[in-house]
Amino acid sequence: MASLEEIRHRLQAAGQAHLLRFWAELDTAQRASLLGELAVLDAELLKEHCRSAAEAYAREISAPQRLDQRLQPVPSEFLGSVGRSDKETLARWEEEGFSQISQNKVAVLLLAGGQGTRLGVTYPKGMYDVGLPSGKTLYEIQAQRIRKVEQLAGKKYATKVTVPWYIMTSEFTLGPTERFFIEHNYFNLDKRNVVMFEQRMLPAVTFDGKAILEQKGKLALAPDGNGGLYRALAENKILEDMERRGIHYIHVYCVDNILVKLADPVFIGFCVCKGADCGAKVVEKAYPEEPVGVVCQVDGVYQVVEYSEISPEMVHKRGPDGLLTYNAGNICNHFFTLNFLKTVAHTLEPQMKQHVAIKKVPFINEEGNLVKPATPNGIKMEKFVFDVFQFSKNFVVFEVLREEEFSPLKNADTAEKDTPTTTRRALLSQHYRWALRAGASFRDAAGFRIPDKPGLSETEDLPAVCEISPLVTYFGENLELYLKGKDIPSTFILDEDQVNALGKA
Ligand SMILES: CC(=O)N[C@H]1[C@@H](OP(=O)(O)OP(=O)(O)OC[C@H]2O[C@@H](n3ccc(=O)[nH]c3=O)[C@H](O)[C@@H]2O)O[C@H](CO)[C@@H](O)[C@@H]1O
Repeated sequence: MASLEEIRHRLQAAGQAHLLRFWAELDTAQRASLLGELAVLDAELLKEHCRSAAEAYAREISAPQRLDQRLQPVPSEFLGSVGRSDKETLARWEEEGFSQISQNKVAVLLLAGGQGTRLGVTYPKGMYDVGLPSGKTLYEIQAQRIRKVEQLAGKKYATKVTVPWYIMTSEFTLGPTERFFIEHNYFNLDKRNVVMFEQRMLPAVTFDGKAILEQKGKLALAPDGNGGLYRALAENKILEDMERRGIHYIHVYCVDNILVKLADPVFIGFCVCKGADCGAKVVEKAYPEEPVGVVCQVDGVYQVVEYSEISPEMVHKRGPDGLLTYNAGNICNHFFTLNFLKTVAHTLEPQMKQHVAIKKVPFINEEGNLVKPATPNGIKMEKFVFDVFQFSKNFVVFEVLREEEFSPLKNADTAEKDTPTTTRRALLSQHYRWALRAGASFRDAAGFRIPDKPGLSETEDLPAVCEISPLVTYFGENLELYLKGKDIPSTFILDEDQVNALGKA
């Protein structure tokens, strides 16, 4: 590791000498830890990072960008849709997806480096239990969906199937995520097929371009955004690991959507059939102002545009069919070929846009006291995972049904939307619909039949509580085998044990 003198010299050259201001007060362990943090920061890059953060901030406050004149919606020939496709087409895409999965060519990649600040927990979001009857966490649900899709593909093609699970973590989430997986025996997945790696951390910077100390011997660091993925894939040799396993297609997704279909055969099949190198799953926006990014074209190039970047007129604009013109809500579910990821990670990544987040960053002041600022004082720079759409040679968009595939956990229960309550309800109402469709009927505690309500509105109470394990069904298939003509109590958990019991009844 570089010596103190070398590092002091480098920091001076980068205009960041203040980072060693409290050196004399640090004990041996604190000194070693600070030197460790500073040693991995290249001085030139640090200088450049601080300069561009300050510049980007100045641009942001002087002229917020409006993209109105440069926007175009996704052309219909590049837009596939579950809702608007016939059964045969959907079956063909699904078959293609299963075929690729059965050849062990498909991997899933979870973005799990975020801090879950809005949810207000100190541990990784994937460890959250939204209060399902089974008590399953998001990680457990995801692991079981992987096992199920492997089983389904394996059964169809009479072969042994592996869908490797790559998990991108950050300094905040790696340790607890690893421990959680070990404690839960990797949810019965083969641990050799669960590959965790870490994204980089970047210093938070003041408005005049100085890296911030959050303790006398510690920089304020934050993960470099979910677009840090591409750098992390190269730095951690993940692309080589994929290559070695014969992976061709990667389904990348974010941690908090309780309805996520891992390695979704329909989505994979659609993208493969279209010859896409890059694809995005979207849902119709629920209402014009919904705070989701929208997939569209800017100056002819695909990108996700945030709600704040377009005017209210554009947000509300509708086509002749009455639908919102900019309607393709990004749900952070992406398809990439391995070749595309290689090109991005090895060549194009430096061209990705840097986004500026202006935050309240606790800091150590001149006198050495910790200050928790009441107003924003710092800049965090992030890259976004979708900012690679511009590099795609054949980009496609796939629209799915929100009630079946998208219910994210973003906020604590004090908020109205995207909370533990709304995600739990979304999953349980899906399972209730599946159970009715399979021919089950529900009884209350006194044994009375509960009337069926197949078309529930978002606010109505669920008539019955039914949770179905992903190990029993991936997306509602084959449930007639266990539920047709059955009277089941509310609350009911259909898991593998229950399936055996019903089978024997
Ligand atoms: C940049 C991005 O993708 N934005 C999308 C994200 O917004 P949103 O603002 O919800 O994005 P989050 O900050 O929650 O991050 C999404 C995912 O990226 C992970 N993460 C985040 C930061 C980081 O440094 N490392 C990391 O791995 C998180 O753990 C999470 O799994 O999901 C919404 C739908 O739910 C979409 O409408 C947004 O367009």
